[in-house]
Amino acid sequence: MNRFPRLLSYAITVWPGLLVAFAIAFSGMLLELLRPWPLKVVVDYVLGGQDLPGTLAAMAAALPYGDTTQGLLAWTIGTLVVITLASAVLTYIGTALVVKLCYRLVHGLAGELFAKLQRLSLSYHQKQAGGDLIQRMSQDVYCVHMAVSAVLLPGVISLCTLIGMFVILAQIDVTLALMSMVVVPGLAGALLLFAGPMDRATRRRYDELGSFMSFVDQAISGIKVVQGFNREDLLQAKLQGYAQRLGGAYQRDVNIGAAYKQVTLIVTGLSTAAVLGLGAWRVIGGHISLGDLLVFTSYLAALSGPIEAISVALGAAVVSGSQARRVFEVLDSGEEVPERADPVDPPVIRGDLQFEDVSFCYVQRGDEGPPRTVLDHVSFTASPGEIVAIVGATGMGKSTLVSLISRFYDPASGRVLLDGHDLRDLPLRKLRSSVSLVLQEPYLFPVSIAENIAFGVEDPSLSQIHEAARMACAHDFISRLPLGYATNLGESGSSLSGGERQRIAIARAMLRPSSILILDEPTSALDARTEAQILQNLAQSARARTTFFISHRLSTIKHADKIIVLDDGRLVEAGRHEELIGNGATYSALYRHQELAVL
Ligand SMILES: Nc1ncnc2c1ncn2[C@@H]1O[C@H](COP(=O)(O)OP(=O)(O)OP(=O)(O)O)[C@@H](O)[C@H]1O
Repeated sequence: MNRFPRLLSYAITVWPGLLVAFAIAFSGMLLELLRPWPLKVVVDYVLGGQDLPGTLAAMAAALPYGDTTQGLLAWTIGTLVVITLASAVLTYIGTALVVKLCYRLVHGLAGELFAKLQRLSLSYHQKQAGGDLIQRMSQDVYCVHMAVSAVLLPGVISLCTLIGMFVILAQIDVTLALMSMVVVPGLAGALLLFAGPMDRATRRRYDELGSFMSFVDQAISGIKVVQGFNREDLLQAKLQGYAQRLGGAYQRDVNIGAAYKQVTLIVTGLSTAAVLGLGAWRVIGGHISLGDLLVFTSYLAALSGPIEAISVALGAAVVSGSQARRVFEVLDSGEEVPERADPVDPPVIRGDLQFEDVSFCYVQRGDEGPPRTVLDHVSFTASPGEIVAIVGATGMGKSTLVSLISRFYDPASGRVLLDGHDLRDLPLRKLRSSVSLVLQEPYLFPVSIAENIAFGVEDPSLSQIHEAARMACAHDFISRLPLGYATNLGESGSSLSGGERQRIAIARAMLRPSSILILDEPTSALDARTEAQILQNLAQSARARTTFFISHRLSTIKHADKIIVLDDGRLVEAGRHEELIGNGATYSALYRHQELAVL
Protein backbone atom coordinates (compact mmCIF):
# COMPACT_ATOMS: atom_id res chain seq x y z
CA MET A 1 0.00 0.00 0.00
CA ASN A 2 1.21 3.53 -0.72
CA ARG A 3 2.81 5.11 2.35
CA PHE A 4 0.40 8.00 2.91
CA PRO A 5 -2.90 6.11 2.47
CA ARG A 6 -1.43 3.45 4.75
CA LEU A 7 -0.70 6.11 7.36
CA LEU A 8 -4.27 7.35 7.07
CA SER A 9 -5.57 3.83 7.62
CA TYR A 10 -4.24 4.18 11.19
CA ALA A 11 -6.36 7.34 11.60
CA ILE A 12 -9.51 5.35 10.87
CA THR A 13 -8.96 3.43 14.12
CA VAL A 14 -9.89 6.58 16.06
CA TRP A 15 -12.75 7.59 13.78
CA PRO A 16 -15.32 8.63 16.47
CA GLY A 17 -12.86 11.17 17.90
CA LEU A 18 -11.88 12.24 14.40
CA LEU A 19 -15.52 12.87 13.49
CA VAL A 20 -15.89 15.15 16.52
CA ALA A 21 -12.64 16.92 15.56
CA PHE A 22 -13.94 17.41 12.02
CA ALA A 23 -17.29 18.71 13.35
CA ILE A 24 -15.47 21.25 15.53
CA ALA A 25 -13.21 22.25 12.66
CA PHE A 26 -16.20 22.66 10.32
CA SER A 27 -17.97 24.87 12.85
CA GLY A 28 -14.82 26.97 13.08
CA MET A 29 -14.71 27.13 9.30
CA LEU A 30 -18.33 28.34 9.09
CA LEU A 31 -17.54 31.06 11.61
CA GLU A 32 -14.55 32.07 9.49
CA LEU A 33 -16.83 32.27 6.46
CA LEU A 34 -19.20 34.56 8.37
CA ARG A 35 -16.43 36.86 9.57
CA PRO A 36 -16.32 39.36 6.60
CA TRP A 37 -20.10 39.93 6.45
CA PRO A 38 -20.38 42.40 9.37
CA LEU A 39 -17.95 44.54 7.37
CA LYS A 40 -20.31 44.72 4.45
CA VAL A 41 -23.24 45.58 6.77
CA VAL A 42 -21.25 48.45 8.31
CA VAL A 43 -19.97 49.83 4.99
CA ASP A 44 -23.06 49.44 2.82
CA TYR A 45 -25.99 49.71 5.26
CA VAL A 46 -24.71 51.61 8.31
CA LEU A 47 -22.32 54.04 6.64
CA GLY A 48 -23.53 53.87 3.04
CA GLY A 49 -27.18 54.36 3.99
CA GLN A 50 -28.43 51.63 1.65
CA ASP A 51 -31.58 49.70 2.63
CA LEU A 52 -31.07 46.30 4.20
CA PRO A 53 -32.16 43.45 1.90
CA GLY A 54 -35.32 41.47 2.88
CA THR A 55 -34.01 38.75 5.24
CA LEU A 56 -31.47 40.98 6.96
CA ALA A 57 -34.10 43.72 7.40
CA ALA A 58 -36.48 41.21 9.02
CA MET A 59 -33.73 39.94 11.34
CA ALA A 60 -32.71 43.48 12.32
CA ALA A 61 -36.33 44.47 13.00
CA ALA A 62 -36.70 41.51 15.38
CA LEU A 63 -33.80 42.75 17.51
CA PRO A 64 -34.13 45.53 20.14
CA TYR A 65 -33.17 48.85 18.43
CA GLY A 66 -32.18 46.82 15.36
CA ASP A 67 -34.10 49.14 13.05
CA THR A 68 -32.02 52.19 14.10
CA THR A 69 -28.58 53.01 12.65
CA GLN A 70 -26.87 52.91 16.09
CA GLY A 71 -28.67 49.69 17.05
CA LEU A 72 -27.70 48.04 13.75
CA LEU A 73 -24.06 49.10 14.27
CA ALA A 74 -24.02 47.77 17.85
CA TRP A 75 -25.58 44.43 16.82
CA THR A 76 -23.15 44.09 13.91
CA ILE A 77 -20.07 44.75 16.08
CA GLY A 78 -21.50 42.41 18.76
CA THR A 79 -21.85 39.68 16.14
CA LEU A 80 -18.23 40.17 15.11
CA VAL A 81 -17.08 39.82 18.75
CA VAL A 82 -19.17 36.64 19.23
CA ILE A 83 -17.74 35.17 16.02
CA THR A 84 -14.19 35.94 17.21
CA LEU A 85 -14.71 34.47 20.70
CA ALA A 86 -16.55 31.37 19.48
CA SER A 87 -13.85 30.79 16.88
CA ALA A 88 -11.10 31.00 19.55
CA VAL A 89 -12.88 28.57 21.91
CA LEU A 90 -13.59 26.08 19.12
CA THR A 91 -9.98 26.25 17.92
CA TYR A 92 -8.71 25.52 21.43
CA ILE A 93 -11.05 22.57 22.03
CA GLY A 94 -10.34 21.20 18.56
CA THR A 95 -6.57 21.42 19.04
CA ALA A 96 -6.71 19.67 22.42
CA LEU A 97 -8.83 16.86 20.95
CA VAL A 98 -6.56 16.40 17.93
CA VAL A 99 -3.44 16.27 20.14
CA LYS A 100 -5.09 13.60 22.30
CA LEU A 101 -6.09 11.51 19.27
CA CYS A 102 -2.71 11.87 17.63
CA TYR A 103 -0.82 10.75 20.72
CA ARG A 104 -3.02 7.69 20.90
CA LEU A 105 -2.07 6.92 17.28
CA VAL A 106 1.63 7.56 17.89
CA HIS A 107 1.67 5.25 20.91
CA GLY A 108 -0.22 2.60 18.96
CA LEU A 109 2.28 2.75 16.09
CA ALA A 110 5.26 2.78 18.47
CA GLY A 111 3.79 -0.26 20.25
CA GLU A 112 3.35 -2.08 16.94
CA LEU A 113 6.91 -1.23 15.94
CA PHE A 114 8.31 -2.39 19.28
CA ALA A 115 6.39 -5.67 19.08
CA LYS A 116 7.78 -6.22 15.58
CA LEU A 117 11.33 -5.40 16.70
CA GLN A 118 10.99 -7.98 19.45
CA ARG A 119 9.93 -10.61 16.92
CA LEU A 120 12.64 -9.85 14.37
CA SER A 121 15.45 -12.36 14.18
CA LEU A 122 18.90 -11.89 15.68
CA SER A 123 20.29 -11.69 12.13
CA TYR A 124 18.14 -8.60 11.57
CA HIS A 125 19.24 -6.94 14.81
CA GLN A 126 22.90 -7.68 14.13
CA LYS A 127 22.63 -5.75 10.86
CA GLN A 128 20.73 -2.77 12.29
CA ALA A 129 22.27 0.03 14.31
CA GLY A 130 20.53 0.37 17.69
CA GLY A 131 20.53 4.18 17.65
CA ASP A 132 18.81 4.24 14.28
CA LEU A 133 16.08 1.91 15.54
CA ILE A 134 15.61 4.14 18.59
CA GLN A 135 15.27 7.10 16.24
CA ARG A 136 12.59 5.25 14.28
CA MET A 137 10.79 4.28 17.49
CA SER A 138 10.93 7.67 19.19
CA GLN A 139 10.79 10.18 16.32
CA ASP A 140 9.68 8.66 13.04
CA VAL A 141 6.50 7.22 14.58
CA TYR A 142 5.28 10.82 14.85
CA CYS A 143 4.60 10.59 11.11
CA VAL A 144 1.09 9.42 12.01
CA HIS A 145 0.64 12.53 14.19
CA MET A 146 1.70 14.71 11.28
CA ALA A 147 -0.52 12.82 8.85
CA VAL A 148 -3.61 13.59 10.94
CA SER A 149 -2.88 16.96 12.53
CA ALA A 150 -0.92 18.62 9.70
CA VAL A 151 -2.34 16.92 6.62
CA LEU A 152 -5.74 15.27 6.98
CA LEU A 153 -7.58 17.76 9.20
CA PRO A 154 -6.19 21.06 7.91
CA GLY A 155 -6.18 19.74 4.34
CA VAL A 156 -9.84 18.73 4.31
CA ILE A 157 -11.02 21.76 6.27
CA SER A 158 -9.02 24.16 4.10
CA LEU A 159 -10.34 22.54 0.96
CA CYS A 160 -13.92 22.93 2.22
CA THR A 161 -13.20 26.53 3.24
CA LEU A 162 -11.82 27.18 -0.20
CA ILE A 163 -14.90 25.71 -1.86
CA GLY A 164 -17.19 27.65 0.53
CA MET A 165 -15.36 30.88 -0.24
CA PHE A 166 -15.50 30.20 -3.94
CA VAL A 167 -19.28 29.72 -3.78
CA ILE A 168 -19.70 32.99 -1.88
CA LEU A 169 -17.29 34.87 -4.18
CA ALA A 170 -19.09 33.49 -7.23
CA GLN A 171 -22.30 35.04 -5.94
CA ILE A 172 -20.64 38.43 -5.76
CA ASP A 173 -18.83 38.16 -9.08
CA VAL A 174 -18.27 34.97 -11.09
CA THR A 175 -15.41 36.38 -13.17
CA LEU A 176 -13.48 37.48 -10.09
CA ALA A 177 -14.19 34.21 -8.31
CA LEU A 178 -12.86 32.16 -11.23
CA MET A 179 -9.86 34.43 -11.43
CA SER A 180 -9.06 33.88 -7.74
CA MET A 181 -8.89 30.14 -8.36
CA VAL A 182 -6.01 30.49 -10.83
CA VAL A 183 -3.87 29.88 -7.77
CA VAL A 184 -4.88 26.20 -7.59
CA PRO A 185 -3.06 24.89 -10.70
CA GLY A 186 -0.10 27.10 -9.70
CA LEU A 187 0.12 25.32 -6.34
CA ALA A 188 -0.29 21.92 -7.93
CA GLY A 189 2.65 22.71 -10.24
CA ALA A 190 4.79 23.79 -7.27
CA LEU A 191 4.04 20.54 -5.45
CA LEU A 192 4.88 18.45 -8.51
CA LEU A 193 8.16 20.28 -8.77
CA PHE A 194 9.11 19.93 -5.12
CA ALA A 195 7.59 16.62 -3.94
CA GLY A 196 10.50 14.43 -5.13
CA PRO A 197 13.35 16.59 -3.78
CA MET A 198 11.48 17.17 -0.49
CA ASP A 199 10.91 13.42 -0.06
CA ARG A 200 14.58 12.60 -0.72
CA ALA A 201 15.87 15.42 1.49
CA THR A 202 13.62 14.41 4.40
CA ARG A 203 14.59 10.76 4.06
CA ARG A 204 18.29 11.65 4.07
CA ARG A 205 17.88 13.95 7.04
CA TYR A 206 16.26 11.22 9.16
CA ASP A 207 18.74 8.58 7.97
CA GLU A 208 21.61 10.85 8.98
CA LEU A 209 19.93 11.53 12.31
CA GLY A 210 19.68 7.75 12.82
CA SER A 211 23.41 7.32 12.10
CA PHE A 212 24.25 10.19 14.45
CA MET A 213 22.15 8.64 17.23
CA SER A 214 23.76 5.24 16.68
CA PHE A 215 27.23 6.72 16.89
CA VAL A 216 26.41 8.52 20.15
CA ASP A 217 24.78 5.35 21.51
CA GLN A 218 27.90 3.28 20.72
CA ALA A 219 30.27 5.93 22.08
CA ILE A 220 28.38 6.12 25.39
CA SER A 221 28.06 2.32 25.68
CA GLY A 222 31.81 1.96 25.12
CA ILE A 223 32.81 4.93 27.28
CA LYS A 224 35.07 2.79 29.47
CA VAL A 225 37.11 1.67 26.44
CA VAL A 226 37.16 5.20 25.04
CA GLN A 227 38.46 6.69 28.30
CA GLY A 228 40.76 3.76 28.99
CA PHE A 229 42.43 4.15 25.60
CA ASN A 230 42.40 7.95 25.74
CA ARG A 231 40.49 8.12 22.47
CA GLU A 232 38.07 10.92 23.34
CA ASP A 233 39.62 13.16 20.66
CA LEU A 234 39.16 10.53 17.98
CA LEU A 235 35.50 10.11 18.85
CA GLN A 236 35.05 13.86 19.07
CA ALA A 237 36.44 14.18 15.53
CA LYS A 238 34.17 11.39 14.33
CA LEU A 239 31.21 13.08 15.96
CA GLN A 240 32.03 16.25 14.03
CA GLY A 241 31.87 14.21 10.83
CA TYR A 242 28.45 12.79 11.73
CA ALA A 243 27.25 16.22 12.86
CA GLN A 244 28.42 17.81 9.63
CA ARG A 245 26.64 15.24 7.49
CA LEU A 246 23.52 15.63 9.62
CA GLY A 247 23.80 19.43 9.44
CA GLY A 248 24.13 19.30 5.65
CA ALA A 249 21.12 17.00 5.31
CA TYR A 250 19.14 19.12 7.76
CA GLN A 251 19.94 22.35 5.92
CA ARG A 252 19.07 20.86 2.57
CA ASP A 253 15.76 19.58 3.91
CA VAL A 254 14.88 22.93 5.52
CA ASN A 255 16.03 24.89 2.44
CA ILE A 256 13.94 22.82 0.06
CA GLY A 257 10.94 23.17 2.41
CA ALA A 258 11.50 26.94 2.59
CA ALA A 259 11.87 27.23 -1.19
CA TYR A 260 8.63 25.31 -1.66
CA LYS A 261 6.89 27.61 0.81
CA GLN A 262 8.21 30.75 -0.89
CA VAL A 263 7.16 29.52 -4.32
CA THR A 264 3.64 28.87 -3.02
CA LEU A 265 3.59 32.37 -1.47
CA ILE A 266 4.69 33.91 -4.77
CA VAL A 267 1.96 32.01 -6.64
CA THR A 268 -0.64 33.13 -4.08
CA GLY A 269 0.64 36.73 -4.04
CA LEU A 270 0.60 37.06 -7.83
CA SER A 271 -2.93 35.72 -8.15
CA THR A 272 -4.15 38.02 -5.31
CA ALA A 273 -2.62 41.06 -7.02
CA ALA A 274 -4.26 40.12 -10.32
CA VAL A 275 -7.67 39.66 -8.67
CA LEU A 276 -7.37 42.96 -6.81
CA GLY A 277 -6.59 44.84 -10.01
CA LEU A 278 -9.48 43.21 -11.85
CA GLY A 279 -11.81 43.84 -8.87
CA ALA A 280 -11.00 47.57 -8.77
CA TRP A 281 -11.59 47.70 -12.51
CA ARG A 282 -15.02 46.13 -12.09
CA VAL A 283 -15.99 48.62 -9.33
CA ILE A 284 -14.99 51.46 -11.67
CA GLY A 285 -17.08 49.83 -14.40
CA GLY A 286 -20.05 49.70 -11.98
CA HIS A 287 -20.36 45.89 -12.04
CA ILE A 288 -20.02 45.55 -8.24
CA SER A 289 -20.37 47.89 -5.21
CA LEU A 290 -17.49 49.13 -3.04
CA GLY A 291 -18.88 47.02 -0.15
CA ASP A 292 -18.85 43.98 -2.44
CA LEU A 293 -15.21 44.68 -3.29
CA LEU A 294 -14.38 45.01 0.42
CA VAL A 295 -16.06 41.68 1.18
CA PHE A 296 -14.35 40.24 -1.85
CA THR A 297 -10.88 41.48 -0.87
CA SER A 298 -11.28 40.35 2.73
CA TYR A 299 -12.29 36.91 1.42
CA LEU A 300 -9.35 37.11 -0.88
CA ALA A 301 -7.06 37.86 2.07
CA ALA A 302 -8.75 35.07 4.02
CA LEU A 303 -8.39 32.84 0.96
CA SER A 304 -4.62 32.92 1.33
CA GLY A 305 -5.12 31.15 4.71
CA PRO A 306 -6.68 27.93 3.38
CA ILE A 307 -4.56 28.04 0.24
CA GLU A 308 -1.39 28.27 2.29
CA ALA A 309 -2.74 25.60 4.64
CA ILE A 310 -3.33 23.30 1.67
CA SER A 311 0.16 23.84 0.34
CA VAL A 312 1.63 23.29 3.84
CA ALA A 313 -0.52 20.15 4.21
CA LEU A 314 0.75 18.82 0.89
CA GLY A 315 4.34 19.47 1.99
CA ALA A 316 3.62 17.77 5.34
CA ALA A 317 2.18 14.78 3.46
CA VAL A 318 5.54 14.37 1.69
CA VAL A 319 7.52 14.70 4.95
CA SER A 320 5.27 12.35 6.95
CA GLY A 321 5.40 9.88 4.06
CA SER A 322 9.21 9.92 4.18
CA GLN A 323 9.23 9.27 7.91
CA ALA A 324 6.55 6.61 7.50
CA ARG A 325 8.79 4.80 5.04
CA ARG A 326 11.39 4.35 7.80
CA VAL A 327 8.71 2.94 10.11
CA PHE A 328 7.11 0.68 7.49
CA GLU A 329 10.53 -0.63 6.43
CA VAL A 330 10.79 -2.25 9.87
CA LEU A 331 7.13 -3.29 10.04
CA ASP A 332 7.35 -4.92 6.61
CA SER A 333 10.67 -6.60 7.20
CA GLY A 334 10.19 -10.31 6.65
CA GLU A 335 13.17 -11.25 8.77
CA GLU A 336 11.20 -12.82 11.56
CA VAL A 337 12.01 -16.34 12.64
CA PRO A 338 9.41 -18.13 10.49
CA GLU A 339 6.70 -20.08 12.31
CA ARG A 340 4.49 -22.78 10.90
CA ALA A 341 0.82 -21.85 10.58
CA ASP A 342 -0.19 -25.20 12.16
CA PRO A 343 2.67 -26.01 14.55
CA VAL A 344 2.95 -29.29 16.42
CA ASP A 345 2.11 -28.49 20.03
CA PRO A 346 3.18 -31.26 22.42
CA PRO A 347 1.71 -30.88 25.92
CA VAL A 348 5.12 -31.22 27.61
CA ILE A 349 8.68 -30.78 26.43
CA ARG A 350 11.04 -33.36 27.97
CA GLY A 351 14.28 -31.97 26.55
CA ASP A 352 15.40 -34.85 24.29
CA LEU A 353 17.62 -33.13 21.71
CA GLN A 354 19.01 -34.51 18.51
CA PHE A 355 21.28 -32.68 16.07
CA GLU A 356 20.95 -34.44 12.73
CA ASP A 357 23.67 -33.61 10.20
CA VAL A 358 23.43 -29.88 11.01
CA SER A 359 25.36 -27.32 8.98
CA PHE A 360 25.18 -23.57 9.42
CA CYS A 361 26.70 -20.37 8.07
CA TYR A 362 25.92 -16.79 9.02
CA VAL A 363 24.32 -14.71 6.27
CA GLN A 364 26.91 -12.16 5.23
CA ARG A 365 26.25 -8.65 4.02
CA GLY A 366 26.93 -8.04 0.35
CA ASP A 367 30.40 -6.56 0.99
CA GLU A 368 31.59 -9.36 3.29
CA GLY A 369 32.27 -12.05 0.72
CA PRO A 370 30.89 -15.58 0.54
CA PRO A 371 29.40 -17.17 3.69
CA ARG A 372 31.77 -19.25 5.84
CA THR A 373 30.64 -22.61 7.19
CA VAL A 374 30.53 -22.31 10.98
CA LEU A 375 28.94 -25.72 11.70
CA ASP A 376 29.75 -28.59 9.39
CA HIS A 377 27.48 -31.68 9.40
CA VAL A 378 27.20 -31.90 13.19
CA SER A 379 25.25 -34.85 14.66
CA PHE A 380 24.78 -35.83 18.31
CA THR A 381 22.06 -36.45 20.89
CA ALA A 382 21.42 -35.15 24.40
CA SER A 383 18.89 -36.62 26.80
CA PRO A 384 17.04 -35.22 29.84
CA GLY A 385 19.22 -35.42 32.93
CA GLU A 386 22.44 -35.28 30.93
CA ILE A 387 25.08 -32.57 31.26
CA VAL A 388 26.60 -32.10 27.82
CA ALA A 389 29.81 -30.08 27.73
CA ILE A 390 30.86 -28.40 24.50
CA VAL A 391 34.54 -27.64 24.14
CA GLY A 392 36.89 -26.47 21.43
CA ALA A 393 39.26 -23.65 20.67
CA THR A 394 37.92 -20.12 20.35
CA GLY A 395 35.76 -19.38 17.29
CA MET A 396 35.08 -23.07 16.58
CA GLY A 397 31.28 -22.68 16.68
CA LYS A 398 30.31 -23.56 20.28
CA SER A 399 28.01 -20.55 20.90
CA THR A 400 26.57 -20.90 17.42
CA LEU A 401 25.70 -24.53 18.11
CA VAL A 402 23.68 -23.74 21.25
CA SER A 403 22.04 -20.70 19.64
CA LEU A 404 20.35 -23.08 17.21
CA ILE A 405 18.53 -24.71 20.14
CA SER A 406 16.61 -21.49 20.91
CA ARG A 407 16.10 -20.98 17.17
CA PHE A 408 18.00 -17.71 17.15
CA TYR A 409 19.02 -19.11 13.77
CA ASP A 410 17.90 -22.07 11.69
CA PRO A 411 20.34 -24.62 10.24
CA ALA A 412 21.32 -24.18 6.61
CA SER A 413 20.92 -27.97 6.24
CA GLY A 414 20.10 -30.83 8.57
CA ARG A 415 17.66 -30.71 11.49
CA VAL A 416 17.55 -30.10 15.20
CA LEU A 417 14.90 -32.29 16.83
CA LEU A 418 13.36 -31.73 20.25
CA ASP A 419 11.46 -34.73 21.61
CA GLY A 420 11.38 -36.00 18.03
CA HIS A 421 9.97 -32.79 16.50
CA ASP A 422 11.91 -30.52 14.14
CA LEU A 423 12.34 -27.23 16.04
CA ARG A 424 10.80 -25.42 13.05
CA ASP A 425 7.54 -27.35 13.61
CA LEU A 426 7.16 -26.27 17.24
CA PRO A 427 5.51 -23.02 18.38
CA LEU A 428 8.37 -20.57 18.93
CA ARG A 429 7.04 -19.39 22.29
CA LYS A 430 6.73 -22.93 23.55
CA LEU A 431 10.23 -23.81 22.36
CA ARG A 432 11.82 -20.77 23.95
CA SER A 433 9.89 -21.17 27.19
CA SER A 434 11.45 -24.60 27.54
CA VAL A 435 14.99 -23.18 27.29
CA SER A 436 16.92 -21.30 29.98
CA LEU A 437 20.01 -19.37 28.99
CA VAL A 438 23.11 -17.90 30.50
CA LEU A 439 24.82 -16.00 27.73
CA GLN A 440 28.54 -15.46 27.35
CA GLU A 441 28.07 -11.77 28.11
CA PRO A 442 25.39 -11.71 30.80
CA TYR A 443 22.96 -8.89 30.10
CA LEU A 444 21.31 -7.32 33.13
CA PHE A 445 18.53 -4.75 32.96
CA PRO A 446 18.79 -1.44 34.84
CA VAL A 447 16.18 -2.58 37.38
CA SER A 448 16.52 -4.24 40.80
CA ILE A 449 18.49 -7.45 41.34
CA ALA A 450 15.28 -9.26 42.31
CA GLU A 451 13.59 -8.17 39.08
CA ASN A 452 16.62 -9.30 37.07
CA ILE A 453 16.55 -12.76 38.62
CA ALA A 454 12.77 -12.98 38.21
CA PHE A 455 12.91 -11.89 34.55
CA GLY A 456 12.12 -15.26 32.99
CA VAL A 457 9.28 -16.25 35.32
CA GLU A 458 5.77 -14.94 36.03
CA ASP A 459 5.51 -13.61 39.61
CA PRO A 460 7.96 -15.83 41.50
CA SER A 461 7.91 -15.63 45.29
CA LEU A 462 10.78 -13.93 47.12
CA SER A 463 11.85 -17.26 48.60
CA GLN A 464 12.10 -18.78 45.10
CA ILE A 465 14.30 -15.85 44.04
CA HIS A 466 16.50 -16.32 47.13
CA GLU A 467 16.77 -20.04 46.48
CA ALA A 468 17.88 -19.46 42.85
CA ALA A 469 20.44 -16.92 44.09
CA ARG A 470 21.75 -19.44 46.63
CA MET A 471 22.18 -22.05 43.87
CA ALA A 472 24.15 -19.46 41.86
CA CYS A 473 26.26 -18.56 44.94
CA ALA A 474 24.91 -15.02 44.70
CA HIS A 475 22.75 -14.83 47.84
CA ASP A 476 25.59 -13.86 50.20
CA PHE A 477 26.96 -10.96 48.17
CA ILE A 478 23.45 -9.69 47.38
CA SER A 479 22.50 -9.79 51.08
CA ARG A 480 25.57 -7.75 51.96
CA LEU A 481 24.48 -4.89 49.66
CA PRO A 482 22.78 -2.06 51.62
CA LEU A 483 19.54 -2.50 49.66
CA GLY A 484 19.93 -6.25 49.13
CA TYR A 485 17.70 -7.69 46.42
CA ALA A 486 16.13 -4.25 45.93
CA THR A 487 19.48 -2.82 44.73
CA ASN A 488 18.94 -1.09 41.45
CA LEU A 489 21.54 -1.94 38.82
CA GLY A 490 22.93 0.68 36.47
CA GLU A 491 22.90 0.27 32.69
CA SER A 492 23.81 -3.37 31.93
CA GLY A 493 24.41 -3.96 35.63
CA SER A 494 27.48 -1.71 35.55
CA SER A 495 27.47 -1.26 39.33
CA LEU A 496 28.47 -4.94 39.80
CA SER A 497 31.67 -6.87 39.16
CA GLY A 498 31.89 -9.26 36.20
CA GLY A 499 31.61 -12.33 38.48
CA GLU A 500 28.61 -10.83 40.33
CA ARG A 501 26.85 -10.15 37.05
CA GLN A 502 27.49 -13.72 35.93
CA ARG A 503 26.05 -15.13 39.15
CA ILE A 504 22.87 -13.06 38.81
CA ALA A 505 22.51 -14.31 35.24
CA ILE A 506 22.97 -17.91 36.47
CA ALA A 507 20.34 -17.35 39.19
CA ARG A 508 17.96 -16.02 36.52
CA ALA A 509 18.44 -19.22 34.52
CA MET A 510 18.17 -21.45 37.60
CA LEU A 511 14.83 -19.91 38.60
CA ARG A 512 13.24 -20.74 35.27
CA PRO A 513 11.64 -24.19 35.27
CA SER A 514 12.81 -25.19 31.80
CA SER A 515 13.67 -28.59 30.41
CA ILE A 516 16.83 -27.33 28.69
CA LEU A 517 19.53 -25.24 30.34
CA ILE A 518 22.25 -23.59 28.24
CA LEU A 519 25.28 -22.16 30.00
CA ASP A 520 27.69 -20.43 27.63
CA GLU A 521 30.89 -19.90 29.62
CA PRO A 522 28.84 -18.94 32.68
CA THR A 523 31.69 -19.06 35.17
CA SER A 524 34.55 -17.50 33.20
CA ALA A 525 34.75 -14.55 35.61
CA LEU A 526 34.51 -16.62 38.80
CA ASP A 527 37.19 -17.91 41.13
CA ALA A 528 37.77 -21.68 41.16
CA ARG A 529 36.02 -22.29 44.52
CA THR A 530 32.84 -20.42 43.63
CA GLU A 531 32.83 -22.08 40.23
CA ALA A 532 33.13 -25.55 41.79
CA GLN A 533 30.29 -24.80 44.22
CA ILE A 534 28.00 -23.57 41.42
CA LEU A 535 28.79 -26.64 39.33
CA GLN A 536 27.94 -28.88 42.24
CA ASN A 537 24.60 -27.10 42.72
CA LEU A 538 24.02 -27.34 39.01
CA ALA A 539 24.74 -31.07 38.94
CA GLN A 540 22.09 -31.56 41.65
CA SER A 541 19.46 -29.53 39.80
CA ALA A 542 20.45 -30.84 36.35
CA ARG A 543 18.94 -34.24 36.95
CA ALA A 544 15.60 -33.09 35.55
CA ARG A 545 16.96 -31.12 32.59
CA THR A 546 19.18 -31.40 29.57
CA THR A 547 22.09 -29.12 30.33
CA PHE A 548 24.60 -27.70 27.84
CA PHE A 549 27.74 -26.27 29.30
CA ILE A 550 30.35 -24.42 27.24
CA SER A 551 33.67 -23.88 28.91
CA HIS A 552 37.28 -23.30 28.05
CA ARG A 553 38.38 -24.58 31.48
CA LEU A 554 38.35 -28.32 30.88
CA SER A 555 38.84 -29.08 34.58
CA THR A 556 35.28 -27.83 35.18
CA ILE A 557 33.62 -30.19 32.72
CA LYS A 558 35.47 -33.41 33.62
CA HIS A 559 32.35 -34.88 35.20
CA ALA A 560 29.99 -34.09 32.31
CA ASP A 561 27.95 -37.03 30.97
CA LYS A 562 29.04 -36.23 27.45
CA ILE A 563 31.76 -33.99 26.09
CA ILE A 564 31.45 -32.75 22.50
CA VAL A 565 34.61 -31.46 20.87
CA LEU A 566 34.29 -28.99 18.01
CA ASP A 567 37.10 -28.19 15.64
CA ASP A 568 36.44 -25.63 12.93
CA GLY A 569 32.72 -26.33 13.03
CA ARG A 570 33.08 -30.11 12.84
CA LEU A 571 32.27 -32.47 15.68
CA VAL A 572 35.55 -34.34 15.95
CA GLU A 573 35.00 -36.25 19.21
CA ALA A 574 32.23 -37.07 21.67
CA GLY A 575 32.26 -39.12 24.87
CA ARG A 576 33.12 -39.02 28.58
CA HIS A 577 36.31 -37.41 29.85
CA GLU A 578 38.12 -40.71 30.44
CA GLU A 579 37.23 -42.04 26.96
CA LEU A 580 38.39 -38.85 25.24
CA ILE A 581 41.65 -38.79 27.20
CA GLY A 582 42.10 -42.41 26.17
CA ASN A 583 41.58 -41.48 22.49
CA GLY A 584 44.66 -39.30 22.63
CA ALA A 585 43.18 -36.91 20.03
CA THR A 586 42.01 -33.24 20.05
CA TYR A 587 40.47 -33.28 23.55
CA SER A 588 43.39 -34.95 25.24
CA ALA A 589 45.75 -32.49 23.51
CA LEU A 590 43.65 -29.54 24.74
CA TYR A 591 43.51 -31.05 28.25
CA ARG A 592 47.26 -31.71 28.41
CA HIS A 593 47.91 -28.19 27.19
CA GLN A 594 45.80 -26.71 30.00
CA GLU A 595 47.37 -28.93 32.64
CA LEU A 596 50.80 -27.75 31.52
CA ALA A 597 49.61 -24.14 31.62
CA VAL A 598 48.51 -24.59 35.28
CA LEU A 599 51.91 -26.02 36.17
N1 LIG B 1 26.58 -12.94 14.04
C1 LIG B 1 27.62 -13.43 13.37
N2 LIG B 1 27.80 -13.11 12.08
C2 LIG B 1 28.84 -13.61 11.37
N3 LIG B 1 29.76 -14.44 11.90
C3 LIG B 1 29.64 -14.78 13.19
C4 LIG B 1 28.56 -14.30 13.99
N4 LIG B 1 28.72 -14.80 15.24
C5 LIG B 1 29.82 -15.59 15.22
N5 LIG B 1 30.38 -15.57 13.99
C6 LIG B 1 31.56 -16.30 13.55
O1 LIG B 1 31.28 -17.69 13.67
C7 LIG B 1 32.39 -18.39 14.17
C8 LIG B 1 31.97 -19.21 15.40
O2 LIG B 1 31.61 -18.31 16.41
P1 LIG B 1 31.13 -18.82 17.84
O3 LIG B 1 30.79 -17.63 18.67
O4 LIG B 1 30.07 -19.83 17.68
O5 LIG B 1 32.48 -19.50 18.36
P2 LIG B 1 32.82 -20.05 19.81
O6 LIG B 1 33.40 -21.39 19.62
O7 LIG B 1 31.65 -19.93 20.73
O8 LIG B 1 33.95 -19.01 20.21
P3 LIG B 1 34.41 -18.53 21.68
O9 LIG B 1 35.00 -19.69 22.39
O10 LIG B 1 35.42 -17.48 21.36
O11 LIG B 1 33.19 -17.98 22.35
C9 LIG B 1 33.45 -17.37 14.47
O12 LIG B 1 34.38 -17.38 13.41
C10 LIG B 1 32.72 -16.05 14.49
O13 LIG B 1 33.53 -15.03 13.99
